[in-house]
Amino acid sequence: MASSSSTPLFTVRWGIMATGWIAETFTKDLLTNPASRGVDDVRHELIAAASSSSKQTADGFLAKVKAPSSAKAYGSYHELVADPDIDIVYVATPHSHHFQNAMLALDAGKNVLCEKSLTVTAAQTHKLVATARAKNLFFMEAVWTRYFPLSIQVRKLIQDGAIGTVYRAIADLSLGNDIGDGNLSFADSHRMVNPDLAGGALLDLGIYSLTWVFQALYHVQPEEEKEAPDVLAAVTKYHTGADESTSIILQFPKHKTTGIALTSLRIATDVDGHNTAGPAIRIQGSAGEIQVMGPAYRPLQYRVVTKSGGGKVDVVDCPIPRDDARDWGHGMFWEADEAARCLHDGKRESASLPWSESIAIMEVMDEALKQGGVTYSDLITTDIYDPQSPLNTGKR
Ligand SMILES: NC(=O)C1=CN([C@@H]2O[C@H](COP(=O)(O)OP(=O)(O)OC[C@H]3O[C@@H](n4cnc5c(N)ncnc54)[C@H](OP(=O)(O)O)[C@@H]3O)[C@@H](O)[C@H]2O)C=CC1
Ligand SMILES: O=C1OC[C@@H](O)[C@H](O)[C@H]1O
Repeated sequence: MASSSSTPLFTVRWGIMATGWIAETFTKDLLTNPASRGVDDVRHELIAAASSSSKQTADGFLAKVKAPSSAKAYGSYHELVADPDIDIVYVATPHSHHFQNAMLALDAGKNVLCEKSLTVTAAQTHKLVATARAKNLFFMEAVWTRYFPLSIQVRKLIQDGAIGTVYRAIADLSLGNDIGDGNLSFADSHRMVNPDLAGGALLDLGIYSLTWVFQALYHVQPEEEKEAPDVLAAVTKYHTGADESTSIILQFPKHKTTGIALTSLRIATDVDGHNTAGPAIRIQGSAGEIQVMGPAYRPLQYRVVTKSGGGKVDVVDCPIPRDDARDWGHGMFWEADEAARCLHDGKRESASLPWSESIAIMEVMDEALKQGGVTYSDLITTDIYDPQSPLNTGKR
């Protein structure tokens, strides 16, 4: 990690693993000026990007994100993790690949920021956490919403008792991809519904609903009072075998609290795209309610309604800052800033999403998928690391 007297900001040097949609979105955020979001303690440097298919693909990616000319293109993930100039690797492959790819990076001594869902199984998450711990490396799940100022404000309101004792949280992230003939709009090979890529509503979208339930009912508890919930799931499978809709009731018995996490690829949370149906998230307490307007992955507004408010609703807008010079700003830079601060402070995990919480959430998803009879192949569910796995070499 570079920090010098001529460069007052702490600089983190990134390697990007994969060249798809989210790799592009994240990298563009990484390249924005931190000052455009009021950040003056950390900055990010793009060292390299790697494609599992070819160096040319990585070259094309660097051109698309308008990377500095110093950025290197690699035609394999192995080359990326071997680059001594890289401090941290951002894993942006499909869910199926996360375990092997993150292990590849950790094994090479790299810190890791890994896209959601962190893994396909909870056992894989346990293994990654144990590896990061043993190797004294930073490791964080890239559920970007966690690191939004909006989420931090909502967690603080709950902890400060703004809505009294919280008893219930209801969260929905559903996309209406029904095309009317029984099918969804995704090709069966698409990562959203393809079991070979660990597709399905829960791992892709339900993770956000669970994130909100956990932020409201679990994260805010004192460490010694955190408890794993009981889980009851209703799962509807798509013809590919992946789940198209999953609804989960979570009960935290000690606290007498209930979470409801909903997700679907068939029907939408927001039917007309204008939040007409109301908030995507409702956090209900003895003295009021916090309502977060969707989409649950990129919320821009929350409302606080209190019993004592006499009908007054506090509406708080939290727009995503843009870097005008690059004409960009999506909101993924906040998770990158969090990773950078953790590295600066020598922390191995983020307090916004500790390892134990990623594990607790993966255990809920494991259980829900088990109850729904959703299964994935051995190749993508094994928790045995194989550097030569096709998931690492790209030899499909
Ligand atoms: N935080 C967020 O808002 C979002 C997060 N995501 C998460 O990001 C991850 C990637 O999603 P997304 O970018 O939409 O996916 P894409 O399909 O657009 O990209 C995935 C990339 O992974 C690499 N890859 C390696 N092996 C395979 C394979 N067998 N099949 C397909 N791709 C492969 C490819 O890059 P190459 O071959 O060049 O290495 C590909 O471009 C997922 O975990 C998803 O949940 C996705 C969207 C939004
Ligand atoms: O993480 C995500 O958020 C946005 C969705 O459109 C996408 O499918 C998902 O992967």
